[in-house]
Amino acid sequence: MIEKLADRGITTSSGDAAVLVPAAGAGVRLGGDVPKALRELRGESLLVHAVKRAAAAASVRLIVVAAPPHLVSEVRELLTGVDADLVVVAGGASRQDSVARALAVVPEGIDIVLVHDAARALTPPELVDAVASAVRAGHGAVIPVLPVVDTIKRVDSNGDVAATVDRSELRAVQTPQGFRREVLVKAHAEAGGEHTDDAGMVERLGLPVHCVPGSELALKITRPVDLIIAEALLTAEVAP
Ligand SMILES: Nc1ccn([C@@H]2O[C@H](COP(=O)(O)OP(=O)(O)OP(=O)(O)O)[C@@H](O)[C@H]2O)c(=O)n1
Ligand SMILES: C[C@](O)(CO)[C@H](O)COP(=O)(O)O
Repeated sequence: MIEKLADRGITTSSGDAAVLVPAAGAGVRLGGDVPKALRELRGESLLVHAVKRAAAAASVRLIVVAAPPHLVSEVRELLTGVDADLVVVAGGASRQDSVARALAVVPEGIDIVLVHDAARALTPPELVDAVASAVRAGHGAVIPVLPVVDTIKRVDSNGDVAATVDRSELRAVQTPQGFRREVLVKAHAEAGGEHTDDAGMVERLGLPVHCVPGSELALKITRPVDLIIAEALLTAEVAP
């Protein structure tokens, strides 16, 4: 595990990617006694599941985890067995903050940066590589998306339907989201405001964001039912 990048002089080759893993959230919607990234699925934390799968992607050179600030040492310990170059930093008060803190330690020489929720624990390495490849192919910002399967309505503050939205134009957005490093750095420096994903910050700057097909296995474990679904996917050996 790499503790201090500046002291280590990591060697990189063109096309290598770093994956930033924001994992500092509380997991209020999931509940439980520990932050969500440390909740277990089949005896392993969601964070270890996510990091192992990201590390298995051929394009990944470095993983930076943003941990809950009071648990940085515990998270380092938890990740000791993962075969990857890894850095753990203290996360921030929001996801965006946690990503910014992780981005700040990515060494020069890594031109592609992916941002990937620890909560998307079962994301296949192939999706990580597909996003990195699309960035390598020339897109400044790339997001994996799925079609929306429910009918979507806009509802007003009284609970009344204001409109039915044309879902053919809608997509559910996942992670990893991939960026040319300079695009992500600029977005974090200049977009302002709070955003629920990194691509939103790039959009705010008026820059293009390209979509690639997502994966149902990259579901975000958010509510208790999602943990049950993830367990079932592992049992059925559908997830890697
Ligand atoms: N201050 C924060 C908040 C969120 N995250 C991370 O961002 C990812 C996506 O967030 P989400 O799934 O919404 O997690 P939580 O914020 O923990 O969930 P909740 O809103 O239910 O508390 C998670 O891996 C989470 O750990 C983070 O690194 N730092
Ligand atoms: C980044 C993300 O996973 C893309 O769908 C999502 O926006 C995170 O949202 P949350 O507000 O942290 O749940």
